[in-house]
Amino acid sequence: MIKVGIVGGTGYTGVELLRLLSVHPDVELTAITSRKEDGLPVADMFPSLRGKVDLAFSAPDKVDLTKCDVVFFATPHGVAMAQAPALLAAGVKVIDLAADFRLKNQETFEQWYKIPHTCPELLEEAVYGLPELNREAVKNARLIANPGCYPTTMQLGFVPLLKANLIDASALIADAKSGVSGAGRKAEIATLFSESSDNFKAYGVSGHRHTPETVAQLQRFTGLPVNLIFTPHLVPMIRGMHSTLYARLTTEISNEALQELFETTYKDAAFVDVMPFGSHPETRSTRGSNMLRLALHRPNNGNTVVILVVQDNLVKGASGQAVQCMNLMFGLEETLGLQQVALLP
Ligand SMILES: NC(=O)C1=CN([C@@H]2O[C@H](COP(=O)(O)OP(=O)(O)OC[C@H]3O[C@@H](n4cnc5c(N)ncnc54)[C@H](OP(=O)(O)O)[C@@H]3O)[C@@H](O)[C@H]2O)C=CC1
Ligand SMILES: CC(=O)N[C@@H](CCC(=O)OP(=O)(O)O)C(=O)O
Repeated sequence: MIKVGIVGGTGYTGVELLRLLSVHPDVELTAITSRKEDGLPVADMFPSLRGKVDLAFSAPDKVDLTKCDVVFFATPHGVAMAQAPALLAAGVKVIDLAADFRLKNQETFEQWYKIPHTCPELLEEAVYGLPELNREAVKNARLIANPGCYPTTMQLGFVPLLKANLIDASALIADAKSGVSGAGRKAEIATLFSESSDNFKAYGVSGHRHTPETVAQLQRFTGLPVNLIFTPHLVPMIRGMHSTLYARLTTEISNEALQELFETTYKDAAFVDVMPFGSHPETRSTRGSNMLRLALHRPNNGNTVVILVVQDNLVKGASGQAVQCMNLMFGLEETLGLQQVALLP
């Protein structure tokens, strides 16, 4: 059994990790931290976990995480970097759901996250946890930088076209929408029911931290100089993400060949569903599951390809992806504990 610790068990990605890991056949939950809920049985806070999780939350300073085989950080940016060096030195693998290790360039990190990086020496070693594009590196990793939710949709949508040199890498556009759980459980006025329900708005249009993350990774995965316009929106639903990606074709190619490119790229990817050409994937077809679904369109048979991508921001966009990485890091079947079918209606 893999001994698992979770730092930040009371948040949205924390409880999603608990939902997935509490029924994972090869996992033993050994420590779940909360600064505020020290001593409270986890199932008292989350009755959905009654009978599944017997542990109580522990204050972070009361648990010895070095006894774990792997520790997930479901915490705000800056928390994992303070503890990762000691855990790695003790032989514990680390999976950070925040952005501490996503950007290789320390300056870029500090510019976007407005905090100093306290262990830049680990940035090069950290492996970007997007298995579909980085599987071998994930298998051998000690330290995983789990991708942001929007960047997962953008990379899985754009990479096949970029790698095949079919599109103008300097003119990528992503128009993306997230459910409010993407902002986390911490109280924020924008995510209150009375502020976010029956409302729809863009945010971060002049610059969002997922742009540098996505651009850097697209460049790493394809070797091309990439330019991206990314506009996130907040939609009044709890879970779910819908990204509409636009790319300009630079080569003549049939719709059939485009479809085949995506089907071939993802033929071994259990969690990427390439839907029939011209489909309209819905966020609810991924709710609660680790599936990401995408579909290609070619409006007016012109030279713009539109890629529609949907996922559950808390599963493939965060905790499911993290468990997928854990499975690979421990030599398990990649899909273990992640076979949930989306919840409909
Ligand atoms: N929500 C989403 O869809 C996604 C989130 N992420 C990233 O995952 C991380 C967690 O997000 P999310 O679960 O939404 O956030 P939440 O705000 O819902 O939860 C944050 C958790 O971290 C704990 N925490 C806060 N500060 C500290 C600290 N200084 N030391 C230890 N624990 C702390 C909190 O618990 P307590 O206060 O009880 O200690 C809480 O359990 C973030 O970095 C986020 O950016 C990534 C992809 C998608
Ligand atoms: C709706 C909403 O607010 N979403 C978050 C993104 C969540 C995520 O993936 O963020 P991290 O990079 O922080 O891990 C945002 O735009 O800041």
